[in-house]
Amino acid sequence: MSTETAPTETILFVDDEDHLRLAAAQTLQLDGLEARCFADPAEALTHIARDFAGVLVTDIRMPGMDGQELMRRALEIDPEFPVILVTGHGDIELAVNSMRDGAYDFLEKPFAPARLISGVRRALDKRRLTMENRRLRRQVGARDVTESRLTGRSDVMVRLRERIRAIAATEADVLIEGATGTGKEVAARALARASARAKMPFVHINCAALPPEWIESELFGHEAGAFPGALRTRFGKFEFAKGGTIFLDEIESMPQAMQAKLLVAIQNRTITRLGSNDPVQLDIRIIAASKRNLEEEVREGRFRADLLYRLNVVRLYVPTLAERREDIPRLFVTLVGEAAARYKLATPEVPHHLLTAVAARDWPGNVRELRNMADRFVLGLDLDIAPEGRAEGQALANQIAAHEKALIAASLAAHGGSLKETYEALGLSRKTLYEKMQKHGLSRAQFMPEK
Ligand SMILES: Nc1ncnc2c1ncn2[C@@H]1O[C@H](COP(=O)(O)OP(=O)(O)OP(=O)(O)O)[C@@H](O)[C@H]1O
Repeated sequence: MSTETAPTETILFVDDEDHLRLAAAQTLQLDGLEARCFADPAEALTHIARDFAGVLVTDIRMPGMDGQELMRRALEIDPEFPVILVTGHGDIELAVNSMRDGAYDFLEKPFAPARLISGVRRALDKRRLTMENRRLRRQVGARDVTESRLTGRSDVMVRLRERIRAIAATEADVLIEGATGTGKEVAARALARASARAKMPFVHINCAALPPEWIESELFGHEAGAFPGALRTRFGKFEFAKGGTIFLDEIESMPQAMQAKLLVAIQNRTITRLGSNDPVQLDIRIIAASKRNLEEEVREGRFRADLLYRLNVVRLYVPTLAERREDIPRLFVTLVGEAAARYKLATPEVPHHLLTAVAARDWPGNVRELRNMADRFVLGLDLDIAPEGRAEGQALANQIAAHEKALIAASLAAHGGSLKETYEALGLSRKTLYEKMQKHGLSRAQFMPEK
């Protein structure tokens, strides 16, 4: 039996104007809601934790940390936390942008007490659902995506984790796309672990690694005597995945004849062992991954359109390191720590100039290549990482901008997100650093130490 008691649902209300705080507190309390009001956003932030049961209502325009920054910080602590932003009259564009950035709702000033209550009640309902979902997932042993190895604070990675979390709650089959070494398998495992199938098997099949003549028997199994050498009945990987998840890696390499059989298996949720006529019903979730664009493969006649159509229900894209350059310094430091643990060596400090070079370089092999580099660094091997020339024809300005972004990201990472230390180290004014961070979509929160 569960002994968990329901946590208190508290509304955190942030506004720098005293009379608005007072009015809101009265409105909420009269409606039987528990409200705590703050003039200082930083103070409100200290109350927000993962699994905090309440919601946040904050004014956007405040001196110091504004409402959007407060929201961003809150969503970093818990990406599903409902935030209601209070905007000035006519600030529709700001409100719409904020919704895109993850706000749950917005209230336009001046708002009627009833509007505040209904907005807050809806947000609390949503929060209750999230918490209930998390409790259920914990019961089945599921772990949250934020606990997986799918690290990275760039917008693209934050969004990827959000999508994985949302998709994990469904039973949909998923197609994961991304270049080599980006972490497609890590994403697939995170998805399975965050789903209700967490405690059931996760079966990984690399379609490119199987000889074409074995693939059917590997996937679907065979009966004794199905072919010369088949001495006894053997289960295939699909049957091992029963009740769980099957991960079809490098699906683009699946031979055409097998693609047709796979389509039938996915459509009917049944497999037939080689040499048998009896289909076996299976409850499995299918996650497929491809390094190549499957539409292109279909056009080239290498991949069946009907199979792509069937797999195409939910699509996830895992970005390359080039698309999330700002994650590289922190990721490298993490990988160095992991490598040191693996080799049972002390974790070496990563010198600043190395972080800068690592962040500025191209990584065509993505995280896998970066991981190899971390291994070499820990083992004291030659690193050979002078920044390489970029693809020819790329405008010089783009190269400069990319290097500038990488340099700033590396410096922010080296200084734990401290703006002062960063602008001093880079010899910039505070204003220039701030402008450049805005231009490159960098925020100091991305580089602050994990709590
Ligand atoms: N965000 C991450 N943080 C730490 N390590 C990661 C991350 N993403 C990937 N890795 C590591 O990088 C390596 C490559 O990841 P993975 O095998 O998932 O990539 P992939 O896209 O499936 O590669 P391939 O296309 O070659 O099959 C693995 O060692 C994995 O543990």
